[in-house]
Amino acid sequence: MSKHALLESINSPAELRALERKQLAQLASELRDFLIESVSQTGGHLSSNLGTVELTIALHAVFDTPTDRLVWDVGHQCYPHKILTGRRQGMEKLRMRGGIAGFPKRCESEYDTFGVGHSSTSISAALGMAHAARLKGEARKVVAIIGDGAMSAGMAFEAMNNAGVGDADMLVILNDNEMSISPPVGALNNILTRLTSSKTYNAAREAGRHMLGFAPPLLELARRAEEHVKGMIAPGTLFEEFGFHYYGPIDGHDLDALIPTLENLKKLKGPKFLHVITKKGQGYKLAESDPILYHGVGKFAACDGIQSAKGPGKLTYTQVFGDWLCDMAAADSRLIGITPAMREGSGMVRFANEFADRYYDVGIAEQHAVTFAAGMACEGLKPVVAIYSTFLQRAYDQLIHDVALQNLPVVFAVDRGGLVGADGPTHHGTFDLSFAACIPNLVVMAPADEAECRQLLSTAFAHDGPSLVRYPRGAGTGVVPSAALDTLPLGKGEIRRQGQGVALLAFGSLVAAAVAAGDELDATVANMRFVKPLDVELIVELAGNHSLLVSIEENAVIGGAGSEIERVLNERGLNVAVLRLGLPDRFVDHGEQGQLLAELGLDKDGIVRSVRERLANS
Ligand SMILES: Cc1ncc(C[n+]2csc(CCOP(=O)(O)OP(=O)(O)O)c2C)c(N)n1
Ligand SMILES: CC(=O)[C@@H](O)[C@H](O)COP(=O)(O)O
Ligand SMILES: [Mg+2]
Repeated sequence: MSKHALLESINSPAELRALERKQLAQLASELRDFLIESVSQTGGHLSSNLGTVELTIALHAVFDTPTDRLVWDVGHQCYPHKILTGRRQGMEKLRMRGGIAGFPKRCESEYDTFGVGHSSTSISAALGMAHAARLKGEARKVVAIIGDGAMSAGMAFEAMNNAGVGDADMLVILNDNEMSISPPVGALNNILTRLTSSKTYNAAREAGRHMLGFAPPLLELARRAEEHVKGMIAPGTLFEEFGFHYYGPIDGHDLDALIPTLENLKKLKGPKFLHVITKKGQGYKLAESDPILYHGVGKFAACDGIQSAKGPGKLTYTQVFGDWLCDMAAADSRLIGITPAMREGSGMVRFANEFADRYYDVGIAEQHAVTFAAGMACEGLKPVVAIYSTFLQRAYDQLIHDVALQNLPVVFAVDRGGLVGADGPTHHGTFDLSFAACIPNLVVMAPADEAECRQLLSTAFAHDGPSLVRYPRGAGTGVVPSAALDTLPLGKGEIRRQGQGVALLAFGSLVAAAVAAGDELDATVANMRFVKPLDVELIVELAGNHSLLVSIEENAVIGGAGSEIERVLNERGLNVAVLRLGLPDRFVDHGEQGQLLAELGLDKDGIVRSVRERLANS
């Protein structure tokens, strides 16, 4: 008999709700075991999912999903939810091309009520659903499940501020595991720690254990749970001040606490807030002891855990940035390093250790990170904001209004530029060249390889105004950067290959593919380096001695670098044929980076094919 026999009998929450209560502990055990096994084979997010096993079972046991709505925040912790809602088999192709997504996705399942991936949206979306139900006269419950990290973002407070004054019937569950990806930061964390370590919680845990020592009839249990919960109200909590009825904290791994509590809260009207305490990595010792390492994992052997890479592989762009940041900080005491809760992902662990007094993790607060940097720049410091392209979208007005408009010397080290792969459309950095190129004063750079990445970061740091360097997830060509902090001339590209007839004008991560295509086409290849200011002199020169210019960028074609090339040619009345290659006007699904680029014709063969088709049709 399969070791997951009970789990394998559950293909919908209705089937879960048909189980006897005493079977749910077994279900949790099998689900956790299956999770570890499955994610170790596919990679993905692990420690946060291990923390939501019991919570997810309790939610689907108590609420009539999908009629009642569950809105997950970030959604990286939704694998138990996906497994219990008919996608257990789908987990073998998790985040792979054609497989299920790593985050809730409306088109994937009726149980995925809201598409997420960027944090702190769940309370807003759930509030919208709650008001919609009220306005439409539909009797449904709406629950937002948000982590303590995600709770630190301003959008969560915007939503609470709005929810707290209305009579919307919604439940916010704070999944507090005292972790973001890194250890949590900020005053909210201190508030939560006080709530968690208060006598209230510890007494409740004791009472909970005592109360449930025997198994009284369910109704008695529910009554006592209500008393139990009510007795735990910690008056004056932050959430009460926002107009929510605060309950908890309760043990988020104890089904005998979760289920009666949720049953009771389900009956109460208005905005409610339940604080549950979970452990990130729960039930897998390796993840419990290192929830950061097991936050996002590649494939690994579950019995041995993640093994450190053997020998030095190619440097990733992230590592190039991290090394440059430390070297530049050593050379210039004005440098400040700022991250919105992505210390590990942005390569800042070493900087945080070696330059602790100049390192700021501001929490999941991209808007604040940018304007915080602007304030520092006003005072003569040189802040470097390390931020994923996709998360910079969250701070677009701050980039324009607080930094560029005032022409402040802030460096944006924009990682994950272009297609990121498994995380898919919520995380692809496909718009930054478009949304940055139109901003006055902002210098926009895209290095061709790791060595140039270091040089352009130094160029950005030396620039007396706002600048942005965007580079892709993962490793590049393997070129080893020098140890120098030399810069490159602003707005100057270079010819990488001299050919004839066709000129390929490539930006950043696609220069290597362009050179390979140029070899096959005998085309000229330019590494443009700067999207703004463009190397106009080079463009005019190439237009003068080639019949076709081809722009190539791992960015949306609309409004991208290619559009800028066409604008420059048009303004000068240069009528040379232009072909623009880049990402299409649609969201690109998840899959392996190289596979996606090939499908989109942005690898060597795709570029050759597009050029030949254009020449054949001209
Ligand atoms: C706007 C935004 N910024 C950053 C991230 C990256 N990110 C993903 S999960 C995470 C930490 C979330 O912490 P928490 O909400 O406590 O969830 P946990 O991982 O602890 O379950 C961060 C910073 C994101 N998804 N969205
Ligand atoms: C869920 C989330 O937003 C992060 O964990 C993100 O998946 C990290 O991406 P990288 O793996 O590219 O660092
Ligand atoms: Mg957390």
